Amino acid sequence: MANSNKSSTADTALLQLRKEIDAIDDRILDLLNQRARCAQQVAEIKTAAGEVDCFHRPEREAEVLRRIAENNRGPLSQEAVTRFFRELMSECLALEKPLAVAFLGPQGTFTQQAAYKHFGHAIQALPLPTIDEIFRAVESGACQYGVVPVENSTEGVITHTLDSFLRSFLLIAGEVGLRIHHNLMSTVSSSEEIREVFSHQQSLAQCRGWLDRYLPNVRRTPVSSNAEAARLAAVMPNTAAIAGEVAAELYGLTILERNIEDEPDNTTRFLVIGRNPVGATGNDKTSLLLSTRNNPGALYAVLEPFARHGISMTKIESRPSRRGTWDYVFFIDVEGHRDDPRLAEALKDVEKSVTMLKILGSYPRASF
Ligand SMILES: C=C(O[C@@H]1C=C(C(=O)O)C=C[C@H]1O)C(=O)O
Repeated sequence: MANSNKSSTADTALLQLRKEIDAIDDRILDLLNQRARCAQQVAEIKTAAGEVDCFHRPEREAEVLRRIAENNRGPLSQEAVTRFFRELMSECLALEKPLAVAFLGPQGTFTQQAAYKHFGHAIQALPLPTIDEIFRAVESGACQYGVVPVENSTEGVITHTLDSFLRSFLLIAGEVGLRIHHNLMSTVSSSEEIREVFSHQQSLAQCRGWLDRYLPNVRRTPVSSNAEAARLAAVMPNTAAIAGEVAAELYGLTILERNIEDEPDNTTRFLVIGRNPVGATGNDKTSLLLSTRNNPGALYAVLEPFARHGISMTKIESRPSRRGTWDYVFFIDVEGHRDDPRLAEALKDVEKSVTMLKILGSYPRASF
């Protein structure tokens, strides 16, 4: 008797809460559409001002996300509210025209995951087989943006991406950080049946320790992407792939072992490339490409102005120039926007001591 009383009280409370939730959902729905109508009006104003190619404003979106994170009182996490609002902006923008975003394909790659994380899911995501083709698709205007991997916390820079900036006029419009989990996947059910394992060279390297230990006699074959590895493992008997979870789903493979990456906080950074400069948000980064002659103290002369103007450097990479006339090229990331007075002053001084300075872009820092 007591029990049934208790359960009927719980039932009433549940019913009441569900009613409340329905009422809240109706209000949210109204507000979502109200917001979408505002965004449509913004697009009308932009069209009237002659902007037809791209309504997307990375600096404005970063500001929206930052404001939301600042105002969030929980219990939802910052990451959760950021995800909601990212998707909301993505859908609002797509009402006009979905953004065309090229990524390193095929379907199921981490780069695709990074593209969705940055732009939301209401985009037209175009898989392309090489980094060069992504640059070309954005340069030609076939896509508004491209997403390419640039560095991994375990394995270092993806040199091909950096080298592409040497010859391209494209600008960096954003960055995305993604925690990378690798999984061993196959059509076979036991790892003893595996004779060969496919993956992108970077991923094989990121799982080297695990492979040495658990699959020491299995041949490792590098292929063009993790998704390609999954595709091959699905059709070739007694093989496996190392790839992300999405690839296993896409190609119908069974995950035999999860999280086999050697470094527990294995992260990859991706760059968003576009044709237009991005305005300042107050929390930006600037990427530079410069070359110096091979003189003693040449690099010191480059870096000194940053120190003098109090600019923090977050990365420096040197690469062969491939152009003969320059001995070295450096890829440097600093904090701040090129329009921030302090950074602008520092860049003016840097320019005096280099043989070439190209600002690859100022863009909002990745939020999560
Ligand atoms: C609405 C605008 O256009 C786009 C949509 C945004 C949004 O939904 O909040 C933000 C920036 C732009 O990408 C705008 O410029 O404010």
